[in-house]
Amino acid sequence: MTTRLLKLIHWLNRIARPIAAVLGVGLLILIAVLDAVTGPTLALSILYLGPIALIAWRLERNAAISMAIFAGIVHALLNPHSIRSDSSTLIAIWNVMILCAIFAVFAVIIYELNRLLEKERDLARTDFLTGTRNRMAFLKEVDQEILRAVRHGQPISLVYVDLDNFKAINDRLGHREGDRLLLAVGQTLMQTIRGIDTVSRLGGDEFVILLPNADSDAAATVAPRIRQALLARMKQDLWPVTFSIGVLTCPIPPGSAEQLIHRADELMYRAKLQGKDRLVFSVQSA
Ligand SMILES: Nc1nc2c(ncn2[C@@H]2O[C@H](COP(=O)(O)OP(=O)(O)OP(=O)(O)O)[C@@H](O)[C@H]2O)c(=O)[nH]1
Repeated sequence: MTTRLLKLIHWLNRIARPIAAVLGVGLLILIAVLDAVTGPTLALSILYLGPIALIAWRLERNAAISMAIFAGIVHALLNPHSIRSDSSTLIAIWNVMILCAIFAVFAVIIYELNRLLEKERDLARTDFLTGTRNRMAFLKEVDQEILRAVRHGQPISLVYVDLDNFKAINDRLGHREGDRLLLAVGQTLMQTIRGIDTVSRLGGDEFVILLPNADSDAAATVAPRIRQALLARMKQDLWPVTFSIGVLTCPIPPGSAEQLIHRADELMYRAKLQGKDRLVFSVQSA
């Protein structure tokens, strides 16, 4: 049961919003036709919850409420016996409003439930200190990006950033200041990259940036820009920290995220050995 529910949620999350809207309206029309054909003999009001839930899951709150009200009115019009009051039109209107309100509350509950789950998913993907992707989520994304790059014959670049002499900040200014510095690095990286790039703190003072569809020329433009932005941010707070950066470009990506990261890590290490505070580039095929 739980697996089926998870599969349904997974499917719902994957369908595009316009398709969800068309599916929702189409389903509502289908149910309305069924409702009209069966007449008062068969109670079908519960079926209307399907399209309402679909719209509430994938679209905005207002669209969900509108859909709920629309479904309530359609159901009431097709089943006048269920709302008509011989004594007063006002009571009939009240009955329709109650049905619409029940549908609308259901829509809002489904909408909020999805938002809550989305927040939980985001938290599970995020590094608690810097707001960048955590290691697990990053590995998963890189694996997917590798598959995509191989399928489309596109290059992939990875920038591996390690802070120089960060330990001294912790030792001299305290762990809290060290945390503040790491947060500043994460935020600077996120502000510097393109929308399709991904930043992650792999752990400690090590960050990586995935540059999808970036060849060596693109990497040679982006990586120095990243370094300059980081150095400028350090200068702002007078933090005596520099950056050793490995920049790997793979015209044909290796088989896994771990391999890609390991190679970029080696380049970063080379930058450390060469005296820190520098970029080391390499182009490698799978
Ligand atoms: N404030 C803070 N410090 C951390 C965190 N995670 C790891 N560290 C510290 O980061 C430091 C990383 O150690 P090193 O890689 O030797 O630091 P480094 O001084 O930059 O050394 P080089 O890379 O050789 O320049 C250690 O002192 C860790 O305690 C964290 O979340 N917050």
